Formats: sequence, structure tokens, C-alpha cells
Amino acid sequence: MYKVAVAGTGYVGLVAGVCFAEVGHEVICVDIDENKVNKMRQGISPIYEACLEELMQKNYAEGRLTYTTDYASAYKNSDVIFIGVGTPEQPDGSANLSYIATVARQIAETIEKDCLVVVKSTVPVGTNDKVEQFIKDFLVNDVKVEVASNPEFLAQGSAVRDTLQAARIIIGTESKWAEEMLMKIYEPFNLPIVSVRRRSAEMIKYASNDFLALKISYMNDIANLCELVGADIQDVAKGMSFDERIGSKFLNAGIGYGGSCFPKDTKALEYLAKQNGYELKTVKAAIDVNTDQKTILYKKANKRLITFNGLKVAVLGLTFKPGTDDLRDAPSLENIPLLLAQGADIYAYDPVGTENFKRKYPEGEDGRGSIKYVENVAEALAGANVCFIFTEWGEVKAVKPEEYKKLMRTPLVYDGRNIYGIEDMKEAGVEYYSIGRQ
Ligand SMILES: NC(=O)C1=CN([C@@H]2O[C@H](COP(=O)(O)OP(=O)(O)OC[C@H]3O[C@@H](n4cnc5c(N)ncnc54)[C@H](O)[C@@H]3O)[C@@H](O)[C@H]2O)C=CC1
Ligand SMILES: O=C(O)[C@H]1O[C@H](OP(=O)(O)OP(=O)(O)OC[C@H]2O[C@@H](n3ccc(=O)[nH]c3=O)[C@H](O)[C@@H]2O)[C@H](O)[C@@H](O)[C@@H]1O
Repeated sequence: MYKVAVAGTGYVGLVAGVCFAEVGHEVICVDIDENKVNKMRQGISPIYEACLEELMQKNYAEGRLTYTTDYASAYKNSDVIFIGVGTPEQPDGSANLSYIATVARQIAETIEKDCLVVVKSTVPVGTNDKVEQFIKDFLVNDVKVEVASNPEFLAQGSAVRDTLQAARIIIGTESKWAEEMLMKIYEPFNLPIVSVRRRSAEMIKYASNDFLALKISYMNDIANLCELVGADIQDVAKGMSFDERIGSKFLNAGIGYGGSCFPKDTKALEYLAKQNGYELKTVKAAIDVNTDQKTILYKKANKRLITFNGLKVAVLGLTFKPGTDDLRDAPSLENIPLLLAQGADIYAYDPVGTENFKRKYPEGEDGRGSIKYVENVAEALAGANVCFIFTEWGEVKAVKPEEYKKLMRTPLVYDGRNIYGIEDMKEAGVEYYSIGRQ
């Protein structure tokens, strides 16, 4: 077993650290956020992820997992240091690598023995080479240090399962020493390991994410055409899914993809291509379709209603997908400001995202409109003139069509996640609009 340090305790770093401890490594998770570290020491997860707290508490109690802000003490004794800090999108679409650089320098200035540094964060192709040079430039002690790439493929809402039961482990190395060490670290996971050079590993991550984003945008593009020609996108997706070359996953048309990664990773790869004089037409198409898709229902409703001013608007779902409290690039963040600007009185429901959303849109008056957060769907629907569904939470899917008819002032529903059957809504007397269906 190895002494493992993990820099960054977000979705990737914390889950990775906990899972490394779970398989037997001695892990110390480092973060700069003192509040997060104190919470984690009490066994409280700073992120909403199923099964995570139990594993945190178990491994902490068994002494294989600790948390600190003292990066020097963490890094100096570590055999391997995983970097899992953020690489957020910059205004020009490129990845912000400043957090990576800070950690690289902290590592360089503190390691006291030979050390493998592993970049788990999603970084543009070639970044690992720069990180390795950067560390060597700032190295204080005469030790061997090498950088390897180990991109992460977990999805939020299933992060622990996706880590312990990953489809594959990608490792990108430039030496036998680094490759053998990473293979040994991942041996207890008993998962397929694909060992490639560093730059290929970095590209595998972007190529995978951007393909998934393109698959979603493709289905949304086809959905928009389906509506114009009288086809039903859900039937089309079903018919396509039997072809194993297409597969059945990520064929769900909707109000567009959000999250912390597809939006940023599509733009970052497009930016890298442009930097190298190449136009990544497919990824650009994915971005363009998604941009328009986010407000497609708002525009449809705007045509149907004279105005939203003074209307009670029920919004069901604030997070970018179910199973997480993450709002990054959620459709709600695109549509709620538009509704408020038109004077809508919004009644918003989300089982876990409300606290995060309140920090962006406090309850009360906001410009011409207002926003109120409610505890359940019925409260949002009661007396509402119109309803938007942005996230397919189980609690939303559990609402029957007749409840919209019974509770709403006017049963007018815009469903961004195609939760309901068109016939079921029609039978219940609900005026219902969705994506890619008439
Ligand atoms: N969120 C996801 O589902 C996935 C994210 N990724 C990639 O993983 C990386 C991290 O993403 P998230 O975990 O979502 O980020 P996050 O923003 O949730 O967490 C990053 C953490 O790093 C900490 N941090 C910043 N500077 C630090 C430093 N100098 N030392 C120690 N900690 C520091 C922050 O306080 C924060 O807790 C990104 O590159 C992302 O693209 C990859 C796969 C999945
Ligand atoms: O790099 C990352 O951060 C991660 O990004 C995604 O994971 P995540 O964004 O957490 O969630 P997904 O389940 O992929 O959903 C992303 C977005 O696509 C949307 N989506 C997904 C599937 C689909 O069929 N249609 C669709 O609109 C979801 O509503 C959501 O807004 C990838 O699935 C992970 O493999 C990857 O590691």
C-alpha cells in the first residue's frame, strides 16, 4: 500500500481519496478551504453524493483517511500526490490552470522524497508536460519527481459507484517507473487499466466528454426536427438504441446539458484546436445546439403567453441533473433570470439544490419579479399559471398528470426532460409541451 495525498476535496478529489482509502491505501486529503476540512473531520461531506459519508466515516475511524489544510506536512511524506483541483472555464473558453499551478508549486517546495505526481483534473493536452517542468523549476530538495495523467470519469450523483466500478482506469505515463507505480496503486480496484502516453490520456478525457456532449446535442438537434415533421424523439431514440453501435445511453433529448464539465470541456477542446490552427466542427456544433436548447421552452412559452408579468410560475428542478446539489450550468440558471425580468412570481422546488440556489437568488423581490422556495411540488403548483420542469428528480416524476390539472390555476406545463406521456397529459386535461414531441 502507498502513502497517497490528494490535492482538492471536491467531487473528484474527495471521492478519489475516500476510494483509495477504501481499497487500503493511507490517504491524506488536502484542501485550502478550512471550513470544508473541519466538516470532513466531523464526517460531514461538503458535497451531496450517495454512500460518500459512510465511507468517509468508516475510513477515517479506521485511520486510513485524514484531512488537512497543511499541504506541506501532507506532501513531504507522500509516495504519490493526486491533483484534483478545479480547471474552470475562462471567458475565452480556455481552461483556467491557476489552481493546478498553485498545487504544483506547493508540491515542488515541500516534497522530501521521490514522488509521483498524478494529474486527475481535466487539463488541456500537453499540460502534464508543463506541470512536470514547473515542479522541476521550483524543486527545493534533490528528489526524483515525475508527472502522470489519470483523468477521472465519474458522473455526479453516482460518483462513488463510478469510481469503485469504473469502466476503465486511464493512466498516461512517460516511464516504466511511473506506469508500474500507478498500476500498483490501482491494482486493488480490479478494473481494466488502459496505459498510454501522457498526452493521449489527457485527450481521452476530452474526447470522451465531448463525444457524450455531442451525442446529447445530436439528439436535441434531431428532436427539434422531429417536432417540425411530426415524429416523436422518444420513439426515434428507442428505435436507434437497439443498434449496439449507437447504444441506449445518452439518447435523452431535453433542455440541454449542464454541469461543471461538458460545457467547459467542449469549449476547452475547441480552444485547443483553434490554438493549433484547426476548427473542431463537431464539437462546435455540440456547443451551438446546446446554447439554443437551454431556453427553447422559455421561448415557446413566451409565444403562448402574452407576458409572464404577475403570473405564478412553478419551477420544478434547479440542479443540472438529479442526484446532485450542483447548479453549475443548470438550465434553471439560464431561465429564471429571464422569467424574473418579465415580472414572474416564481415558486421554485428542488429536493437538494435550494440552499445553493438561494445564495444566487435570495428569496423575495428580484427586479420586476419575485422568487419563493417551497418544500414540495404541490406548493409550487398550487394556483400556478404555468409550470416549467428543468430537472427530472424522482419527486417530480412521482407527480401524476391529474395533479397538475387539479392544483394549477391553468394546467400549462413545459417539460424540459420529457418526463410525461403526451397522451397521459392530454387525458388529464393538461396543456403540455416537451422536447421533440408534438
Ligand atoms: N465534477 C465532476 O463530476 C468531475 C470533474 N472532473 C474534473 O476534476 C477537476 C476537479 O473538479 P471538481 O472536483 O468538480 O472541482 P471542485 O471545484 O468541486 O473542487 C475543487 C477543490 O479544490 C480545492 N482547491 C483549490 N485550490 C487548492 C489547493 N491549492 N490545494 C488544495 N485544494 C485546493 C477547492 O477548495 C475545492 O474544494 C476538474 O478539472 C474537473 O474538470 C473530472 C471528472 C468528473
Ligand atoms: O468530466 C466530468 O465532470 C463528467 O461529466 C459527465 O458527468 P456529469 O456532468 O456529472 O453528469 P451527466 O450524467 O453526464 O449529465 C451531464 C448533463 O447532460 C444531460 N444529459 C445527460 C444524458 C442525456 O441523455 N441527456 C442529457 O441531456 C444531463 O441532464 C446533465 O445536464 C460525464 O458523464 C462523466 O463521465 C464525466 O466524468
